[in-house]
Amino acid sequence: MLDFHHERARALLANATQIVTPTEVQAAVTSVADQLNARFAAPGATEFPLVLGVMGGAVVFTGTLLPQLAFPLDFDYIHVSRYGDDDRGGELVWKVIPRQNVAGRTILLVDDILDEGETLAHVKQRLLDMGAAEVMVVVFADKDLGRAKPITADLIGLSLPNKFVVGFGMDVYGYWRNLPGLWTIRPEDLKQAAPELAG
Ligand SMILES: O=P(O)(O)OC[C@H]1O[C@H](OP(=O)(O)OP(=O)(O)O)[C@H](O)[C@@H]1O
Ligand code: HPA
Repeated sequence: MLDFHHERARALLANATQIVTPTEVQAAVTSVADQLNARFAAPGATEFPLVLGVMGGAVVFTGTLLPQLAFPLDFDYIHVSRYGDDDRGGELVWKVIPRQNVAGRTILLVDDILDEGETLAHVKQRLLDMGAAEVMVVVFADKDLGRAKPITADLIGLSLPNKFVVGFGMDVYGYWRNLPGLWTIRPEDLKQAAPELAG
């Protein structure tokens, strides 16, 4: 079974194309950090935001971003999944719900990718319903779908084409979150061969 996963992961990557280099990834994270520091680390700034990582995809972005933030902050995480081990979004499943510590706080909601926007729209609304004072949506990547989404990110590291992407926290069937750059998976290698991702 483990041999199967090893071989499948390698085969997916063998056919993949790198679209963003590790250097470009790091530059995008630094640009997000700079913009956050411009507000929260400005002279006289007194806010104490709660950084909330959306696990699991946000793990790499959050871990890279945090040491570049130059202001006092709190950190916590939530865990929600809409894709599971699939390449298409489905029903949103909560695995770890927000704690009551979100009430009254300025929240930096950090995720790897805003794709159709369903996940972050739902999470942001839940946080506001729980009494969050402000929810700032911070994503490493925003996928250009060419159509309106239910939410817009406040800060974006990179814009991506409408293709299935892996790396820097993003997975295909659970594989390759660990890649330091971003790669697109060939549409014909996706389980549900998706014509709209083929362009
Ligand atoms: O904008 P959307 O179309 O809703 O998709 C974006 C979400 O999809 C991914 O999570 P996924 O459900 O794959 O779980 P994961 O974080 O464990 O990878 C990603 O981390 C975002 O949270
Ligand atoms: O393109 C993607 N890749 C990996 N995970 C994702 N979750 C939403 N979109 C994507």
